[in-house]
Amino acid sequence: MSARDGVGGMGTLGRRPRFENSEFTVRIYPGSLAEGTIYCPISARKTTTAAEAIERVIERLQLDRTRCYVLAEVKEFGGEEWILNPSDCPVQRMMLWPRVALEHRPLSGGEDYRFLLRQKNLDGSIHYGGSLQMWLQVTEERRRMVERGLLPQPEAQGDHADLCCLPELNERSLLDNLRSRFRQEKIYTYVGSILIVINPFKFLPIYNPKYVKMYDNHTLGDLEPHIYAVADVAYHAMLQKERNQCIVISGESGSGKTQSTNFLIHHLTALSQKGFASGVEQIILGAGPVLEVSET
Ligand SMILES: Nc1ncnc2c1ncn2[C@@H]1O[C@H](COP(=O)(O)OP(=O)(O)OP(=O)(O)O)[C@@H](O)[C@H]1O
Repeated sequence: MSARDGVGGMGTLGRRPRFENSEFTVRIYPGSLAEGTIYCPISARKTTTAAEAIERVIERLQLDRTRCYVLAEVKEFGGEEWILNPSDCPVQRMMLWPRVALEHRPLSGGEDYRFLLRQKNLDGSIHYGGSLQMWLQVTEERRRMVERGLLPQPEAQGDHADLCCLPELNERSLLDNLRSRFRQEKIYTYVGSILIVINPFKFLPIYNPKYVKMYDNHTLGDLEPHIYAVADVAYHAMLQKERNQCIVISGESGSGKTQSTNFLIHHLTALSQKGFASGVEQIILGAGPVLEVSET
């Protein structure tokens, strides 16, 4: 983003009242919606809405007007995408970004602040473009080939996604299996329908919308163990049986219970809203600290 009315560089962004009438350049990345275009710069004011910004991108890139588009904000590479409401103002979101991001300088630790243009499907879900569709297809195809014996079982790599499948069950084989998986950044392992999580204490790019979609409506154990799979099973069991479901999270202090709860809630709200942005997730997460205080 850059101010274009001579107000100054990024260093003056803190003085907000002066920017009421300023024009900013917002970069919007269309991805596969406009092959060959890395980003589309558009002019916007503090009060320009996402709907108006999208309209300008459609105009500039001559996109198909019969489709419905949304803006998504990302803050880290491969991370979660926050869908903006049509009335949200992208410039106001950008004012919360760190200065280096506004100056388009490289960020550290996987951070990557930008706006993506996404297509919304008729059912309200977000269309993630050909690459994801293809990736899901390949994953599904590989699973079928493994089932038919045309490809080796993943266990051939030396670890078991479910400890119940260990050929020899003792403390050593169990810990070796968990260690071997953890070294491959596979922090989740099943024991039947129980999920073991080993806290990685670092960001892993396995909680983005691609994963939400991948684990949607799958039987537990079909795919690589994941907290989203547990949330998904509970969600669909609730719909089918029309009964409350309960997920018990236990572990010692600092093991990642709060973080896991956040991932569960994220997946559940994503499933129930199918890509619609809403404050429900934030409201539920906001209740967490209050509940924790009343527990202690
Ligand atoms: N899945 C994860 N991926 C990355 N980091 C994680 C994950 N789970 C936990 N962490 C890291 O571990 C830290 C501690 O996790 P968390 O606060 O969830 O633990 P807790 O079990 O709720 O602790 P307490 O019982 O003391 O409240 C987090 O701040 C985060 O940095």
